[in-house]
Amino acid sequence: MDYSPIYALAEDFSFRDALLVDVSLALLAHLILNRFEPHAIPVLTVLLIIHPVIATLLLLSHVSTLASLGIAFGVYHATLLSSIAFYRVSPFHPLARYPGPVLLKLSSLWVYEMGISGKRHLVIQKMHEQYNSEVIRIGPNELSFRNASSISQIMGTQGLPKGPAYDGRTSYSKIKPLIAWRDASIHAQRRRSWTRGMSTSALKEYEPALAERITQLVDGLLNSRGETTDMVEWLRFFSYDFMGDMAFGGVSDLMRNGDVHGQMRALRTGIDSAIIVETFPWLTRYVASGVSKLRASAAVQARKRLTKEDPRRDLFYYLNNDDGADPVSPPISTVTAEAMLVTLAGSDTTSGTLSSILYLLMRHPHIYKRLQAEVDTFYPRGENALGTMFHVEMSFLDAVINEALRLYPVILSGSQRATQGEGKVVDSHYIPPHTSVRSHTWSIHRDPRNFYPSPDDFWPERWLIAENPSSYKDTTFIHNANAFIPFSFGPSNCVGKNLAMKEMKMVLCHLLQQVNIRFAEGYNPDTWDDHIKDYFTLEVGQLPVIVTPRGAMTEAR
Ligand code: HEM
Repeated sequence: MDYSPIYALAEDFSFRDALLVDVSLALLAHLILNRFEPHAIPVLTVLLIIHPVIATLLLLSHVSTLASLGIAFGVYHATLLSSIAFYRVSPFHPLARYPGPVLLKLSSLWVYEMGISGKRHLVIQKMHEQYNSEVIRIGPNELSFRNASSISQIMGTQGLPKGPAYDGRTSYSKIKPLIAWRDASIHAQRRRSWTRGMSTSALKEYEPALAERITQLVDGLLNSRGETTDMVEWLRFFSYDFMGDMAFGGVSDLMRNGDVHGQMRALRTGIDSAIIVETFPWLTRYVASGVSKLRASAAVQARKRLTKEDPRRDLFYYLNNDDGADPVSPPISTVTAEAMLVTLAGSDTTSGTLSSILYLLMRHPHIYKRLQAEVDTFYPRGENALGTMFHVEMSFLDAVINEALRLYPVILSGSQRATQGEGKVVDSHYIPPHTSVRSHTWSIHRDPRNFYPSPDDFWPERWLIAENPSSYKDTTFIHNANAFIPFSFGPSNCVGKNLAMKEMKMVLCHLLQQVNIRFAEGYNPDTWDDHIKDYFTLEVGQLPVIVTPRGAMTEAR
């Protein structure tokens, strides 16, 4: 190839001029990246490769080809990175007024490092305390709020749409499940069929399948014959099996067969990759996310269900508009997109919470005994504890579940929201355009300004006192119901809340009526918190237990 025209042009540029062009192009690239956040590969190719190639050509007449390449690319990318870094920590950045660690302001790599440790919830809580600030900067472009009053302003009807993390969760696909719709009006429209599928009458129809699975769970636990067994695994298998029954009329039997088809492994991979997807959502445009395998297998199950001749009234009956409530039925692709959401949102959340509840009960034997006594009052031995009619009267059961959800909320660091083209003021704090924000659930739930005394302790009694505050004489009592958001808040809150509560109550009543559970020998309950991880959803460790039939051995300790 004849390079002479290029050499001729390059000769007009001194070495210094060529470097100036290189630096200017890098600064221009920063401006473009900052203003438009482009993700298209051709644009990124121009900004990251073509620009320094231009500078390389201008340097060719001064140094060798290799040296030109090295100098041009080195100077270009060093300038670009320094410019980005300087801007992010400088007083010119729109989030400059908010305190936070320099490394988190500098780069998402440190945000990722904080997330992958699994301890993001604790780090953010500590940072709020350290900076003594209601609002802190937890990323180059993200804020965390710890005041309860932020909740409705950020997540309520007049709040903000979902943040960019939700795009990553579906790899920017145009066909999304309910949770991933960032557009509030599409989300509201899509939520209608979910709401029908979670109505009181629909839940009543799911009860027989639920009762069958709970019986299978308890029988399976009893079959362990006093040997150590992992309660977390049992509960994961149970909730996964039941979600399949409830949503698509039965697809798995993990409790009987174990994870032979690898569904649970795929689910865990999906959950473990949540942090990378959340921190670098744009990456999922180019690389398959950890949930893609799970998504594909859920879609296959969903499609099978949709072709059934005479399906029973499961959740898909409503999502597919088989009830004819909407004038137009959604395309099959839209319905199958919900399949993975059911699996992710419905199974691990419930099993994680049930695991926390059982851990806390075993840790606090007097509370365990009190709950078992309540169960015995409403469902004495010989009565069917899978009936739901007494749930409304079981105030201690409610208190135990709420208290566990307060201490171990499944979305520990809160759901991400984001401003778009316009900023927003939340409690006199200005959030600039294109900024992600969270109300930090973990900090809010454990804040003594919201729950006092003993905000870090398992004290179900507080929920009963809250109903009748004059019964508490000891010290100051604070119970801020608005600060309790285990099912999130506003138009995107958990649509499955009533199902989850029913499921957990049925499990606990049947389990506590039928069996005694204690920590297995050698298990150190102090390690429970060490294994809690914030991988967007709550990840718990193992819970080795001994299960014995009630009456056969000692009562719950
Ligand atoms: C203890 C159990 C559960 C807890 C603590 C829980 C909590 C939550 C939370 C905090 C959110 C908001 C997530 C976000 O904004 O990113 C959510 C959303 C959701 N949950 Fe649950 N959940 C539970 C069980 C269930 C169950 C059993 C289902 C049934 C399938 C379900 C279905 C959903 C769906 C579909 C959404 C998305 C709602 C929307 O975007 O409008 N959840 N859940």
